[in-house]
Amino acid sequence: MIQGIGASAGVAIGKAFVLPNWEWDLPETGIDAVDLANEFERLYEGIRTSKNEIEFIKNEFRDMVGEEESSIFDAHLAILDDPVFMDEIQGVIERQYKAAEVAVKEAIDHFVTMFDLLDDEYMKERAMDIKDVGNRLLKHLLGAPEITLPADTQPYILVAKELSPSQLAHLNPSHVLGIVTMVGGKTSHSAIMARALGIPLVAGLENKLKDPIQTGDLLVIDGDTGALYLNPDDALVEEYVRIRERQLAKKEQLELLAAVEAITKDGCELHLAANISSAKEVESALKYGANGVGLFRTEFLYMDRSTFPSEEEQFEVYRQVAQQVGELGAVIRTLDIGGDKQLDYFALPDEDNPVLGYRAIRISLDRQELFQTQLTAILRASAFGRVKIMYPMISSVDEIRQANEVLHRAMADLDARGIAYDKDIPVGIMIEIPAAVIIADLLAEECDFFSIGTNDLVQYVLAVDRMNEQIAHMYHPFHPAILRMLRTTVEAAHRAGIPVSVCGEMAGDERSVPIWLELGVDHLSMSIQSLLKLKHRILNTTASDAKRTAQTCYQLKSSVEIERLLTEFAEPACGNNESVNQPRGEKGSNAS
Ligand SMILES: C=C(OP(=O)(O)O)C(=O)O
Repeated sequence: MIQGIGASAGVAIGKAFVLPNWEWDLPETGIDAVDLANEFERLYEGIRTSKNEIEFIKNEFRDMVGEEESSIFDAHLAILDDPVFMDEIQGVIERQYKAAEVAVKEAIDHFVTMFDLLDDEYMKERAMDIKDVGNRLLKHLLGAPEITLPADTQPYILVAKELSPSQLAHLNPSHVLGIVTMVGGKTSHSAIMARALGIPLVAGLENKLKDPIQTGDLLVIDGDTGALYLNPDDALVEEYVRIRERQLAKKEQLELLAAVEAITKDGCELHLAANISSAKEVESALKYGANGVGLFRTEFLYMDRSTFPSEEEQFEVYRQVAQQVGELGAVIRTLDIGGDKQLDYFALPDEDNPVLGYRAIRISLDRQELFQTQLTAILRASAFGRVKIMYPMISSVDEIRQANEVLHRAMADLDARGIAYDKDIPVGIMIEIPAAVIIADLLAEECDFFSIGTNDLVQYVLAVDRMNEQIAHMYHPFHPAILRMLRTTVEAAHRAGIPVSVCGEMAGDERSVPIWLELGVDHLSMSIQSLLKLKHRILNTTASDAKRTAQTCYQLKSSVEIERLLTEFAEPACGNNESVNQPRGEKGSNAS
């Protein structure tokens, strides 16, 4: 057994197909000063072609796994626009009279070496992105063919030194049983993509193999534990066949839970909804048993294009969502750009602190014509299914009032045009800024519901940038301050008689279930992948025990202690008689 890093769960058993490394024959001769313009033109043409290709791959991948995972390719497009990367390439051409492909290769090597030297996993992974984009550019400059994967052979386990997101996007999941890479870890873009595709991945095997894996070798890999077996004996293969069968059976049983309500052993129900970023995702959300859409992140509608979407374009998308969810309902959040979400065509200012800057509702209230267009489109969709409007990043009562003024203008406009909409459309707000928690009682009087955005709330309460890997260990959803903020918000909402949901990552974390039960939150909205696992956890939980555990958490002083207690509660060490297939609480039952 060779121990690697389990980067995407599941067992795979099959023959290896070893992917050759990207190797380039670079021109050895330099260029003349007179060729400079030509060399730059070749470089720019290569960049244009590479960008088109990345856009194409991104769209294909988005259709396969959804909007969020495909945004990995935005990072690739950004590299081709990065002035530092481009200056490095242009500098080598201009000052050293080297051919464009040589300059690109030197720039790749320069940045990859620089990032690799940093003792930082995150930067090493970003080096992989630079290599991926750089190799694509090189391929176009050299007119080299793409390294392709066998499509017509038996399914195989793909083995590569490293696998770029572009290569992964081209994989046919029905041909690839699993993936083994020598470098990389859990946080690489390739690992994120493998998880989205449901392909087991063991990474980080460099220097651990005595002999390199050859095409045709028999492999067993375990993406949960990171184990790899090279040409194992029959007994081990049989054992892993059984493990794989058990995993598949568990997955199938989990899928049966789609039609079951999320009710604890002692009859407490939690309503689970889905977070989506495109209309296409509604189908799988409903397939996995979501009680509607608890958060539609509309910003993705504004990305991948060169102008703002028109009222008609937006209406078409919101209408599709509304019609599909019907009475289950969809919460449509108005535009939440800025911070880590940028629009190329909307020149957002360079800011010292973008996450504290011009973003979300602040932009909407500044650019009211854009905001009114979006609200009009959402209102029109409300005639086709139960729709709610949600404003992001609210920090004051005035912001709600100003946003509602724009909403009323949109309503008046629709009245004048004789277009139908839900005149009692519920209007809620995200609670994600500490000030909003502190004045939750005042805000609750101004709106119809709260949704707690724990991703941003944790960032703002703890002053820990949620995108910064270097301080990721400080990003603690189970910090006592967060638990207190959650309680303040839920109590304020309930005192005012309005429902409260949670829609950040924390909602779908199995360890949080005791907290939600104890606080009595009304809805949880989460990524589609989390729905069934969370439901399984709820079905196997006794609410009275969970509530006692949560109360103990509220007595503890340290995030580590709280997290440990919640983890122990979610994963009892032994003697657990959890069953996957719970017949209780079928939809339509009266359990409460
Ligand atoms: C759901 C949230 O919003 P975002 O889209 O910023 O993750 C959140 O902040 O928890």
